Amino acid sequence: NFMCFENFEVKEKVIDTAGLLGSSSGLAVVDCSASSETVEILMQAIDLGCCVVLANKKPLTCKIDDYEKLISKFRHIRYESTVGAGLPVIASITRVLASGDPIFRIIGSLSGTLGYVMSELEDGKLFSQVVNAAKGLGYTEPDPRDDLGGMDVARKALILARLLGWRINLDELKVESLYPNELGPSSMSTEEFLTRGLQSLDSYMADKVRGASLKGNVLRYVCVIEGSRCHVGLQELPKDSPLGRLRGSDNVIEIYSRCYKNSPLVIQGAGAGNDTTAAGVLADIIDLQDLFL
Ligand SMILES: NC(=O)C1=CN([C@@H]2O[C@H](COP(=O)(O)OP(=O)(O)OC[C@H]3O[C@@H](n4cnc5c(N)ncnc54)[C@H](OP(=O)(O)O)[C@@H]3O)[C@@H](O)[C@H]2O)C=CC1
Ligand SMILES: N[C@@H](CC=O)C(=O)O
Repeated sequence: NFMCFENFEVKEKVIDTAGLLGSSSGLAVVDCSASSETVEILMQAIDLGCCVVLANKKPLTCKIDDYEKLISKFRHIRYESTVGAGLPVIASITRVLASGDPIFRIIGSLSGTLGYVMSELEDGKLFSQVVNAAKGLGYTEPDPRDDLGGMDVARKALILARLLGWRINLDELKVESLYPNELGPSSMSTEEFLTRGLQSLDSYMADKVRGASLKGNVLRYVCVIEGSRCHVGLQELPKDSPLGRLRGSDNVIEIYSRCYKNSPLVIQGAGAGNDTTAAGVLADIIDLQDLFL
């Protein structure tokens, strides 16, 4: 992991070590931060022969030209934990594509935080209470507004769309936020948002959940990648649909391709949390060993 990589001396140390050990030992640089500033140092590390493992989504959601540079040595970079934490989402999609089977639709619930929050709201709990609980359980981003604003899901959607070969940028995605601008990072700190800002949304969210429930529906934050559309937002879905049945921090992703046309390939399970995320990172590191046998 990096230790404050904005610091010039630390950057130099990482690059020196990468230069010394990169090509001879297959040194893996692991980025488990939530920073968008690491992309340059990761590209340098790869150029010096290192491998890169990411739990951090942000380097993969930089501008398309930098993204293409970052993944140009695609066998040297692994990022399974960026989507669905330890669930084998990237690996499965990569295998389907490698077999020549074109994927034409992906739909899923890809936020452990929003899945947990929505299912807890159905049980009558307060929005502010369940968002704070999700943070305590290790599901949220360091600033939970990344989750509630839809940007964390949008990043995952972009990572998947780019894996399918789409040359798009984050600002081309349609993203629905669950909080208004007045509660954004330019108006208040994360702490203020958690203690004060969130409470102002309690009754609005309770009404939304109640409105859906009266129609036999539940709310789920959904990601759709299809045709030329890639969008993420809240949807009202039947309680007994695959997405509607999700509980807690579970993610579900349905992948439609020529082989999985009528009955999609479905991946479901815990999609957030320290254990499963760390397991995904570890599996990536171990997987990279094959390059050096
Ligand atoms: N939690 C989860 O379920 C999942 C998380 N991820 C991803 O993993 C990453 C980490 O998430 P998570 O562990 O939950 O978050 P945490 O806040 O627990 O950890 C983030 C870590 O990164 C460090 N960090 C952040 N910015 C910098 C920086 N500029 N320089 C050095 N260190 C920095 C923080 O240090 P400090 O505390 O000192 O600020 C902290 O140790 C995120 O990118 C997240 O999207 C991916 C899948 C699932
Ligand atoms: N904050 C994310 C963590 C995993 O990417 C989530 O809630 O899904």
